[in-house]
Amino acid sequence: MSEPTVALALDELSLAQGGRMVLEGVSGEFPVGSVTALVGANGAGKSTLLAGIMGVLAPITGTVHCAVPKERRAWLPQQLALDLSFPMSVEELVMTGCWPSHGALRGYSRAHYRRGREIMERLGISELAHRPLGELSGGQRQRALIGRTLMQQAELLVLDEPFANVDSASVEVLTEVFREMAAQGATLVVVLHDMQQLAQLADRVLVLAEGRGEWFAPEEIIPAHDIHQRCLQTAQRLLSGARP
Ligand SMILES: Nc1ncnc2c1ncn2[C@@H]1O[C@H](COP(=O)(O)OP(=O)(O)OP(=O)(O)O)[C@@H](O)[C@H]1O
Repeated sequence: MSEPTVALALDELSLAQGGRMVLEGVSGEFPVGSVTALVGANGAGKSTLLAGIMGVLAPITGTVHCAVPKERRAWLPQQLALDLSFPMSVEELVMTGCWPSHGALRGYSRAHYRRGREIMERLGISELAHRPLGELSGGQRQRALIGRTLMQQAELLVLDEPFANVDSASVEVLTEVFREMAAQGATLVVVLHDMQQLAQLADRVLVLAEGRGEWFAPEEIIPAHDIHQRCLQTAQRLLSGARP
């Protein structure tokens, strides 16, 4: 049997929150190995769509079809939604990435630990291996959380504002790691607000506005010249519902 070329497909998906429709009739395909930026104003429904994609919010109408097995799907919510005060070290967190496929109660093998060390090395957090999560900066915490998804060998990675409260060095490392993951066949859906980060990371853009979803190529919303000013203007126009 041939490998699927589409990791995720939405067909006329409608989602509600608290009894109110948030998104109506959103459709589109997310090819294997693609990075989709999810863009929209506050309250446009980005987190709602991610919850729908991950199956924790049931559709009102329409369908979500995901070709990636459950144990290879990872969802990184907004940092604010995470309680990282429990006593766990960076290494312990990274190693929990084994749980979905290996089980939480079985011990880790030497090969698991070796992989965990390689991942921490790649993310530049080896020195922090034994540091409790509660003592990390925003960028360090985000690197550790991404380490967990690498350990999991995630094939679908859904990220809600992964660069919020993250220092520029961490943004650079994480952008490279995300691109590497995509090159190796992972499919990423990333909520982004910064157009420069979008330009560096995304292959395609799904804009949510007025409850609808519309697809764009990054170059449609990121003109090559005068990037900061033009991006902002174009994004604002898109979000107000007008085509470029
Ligand atoms: N648990 C909930 N109960 C009721 N309404 C909710 C709930 N969660 C979200 N909403 C509402 O659904 C709408 C979409 O919210 P959502 O969090 O998906 O937006 P967003 O685009 O992710 O926003 P932001 O950029 O601020 O994170 C908003 O009007 C929000 O108030």
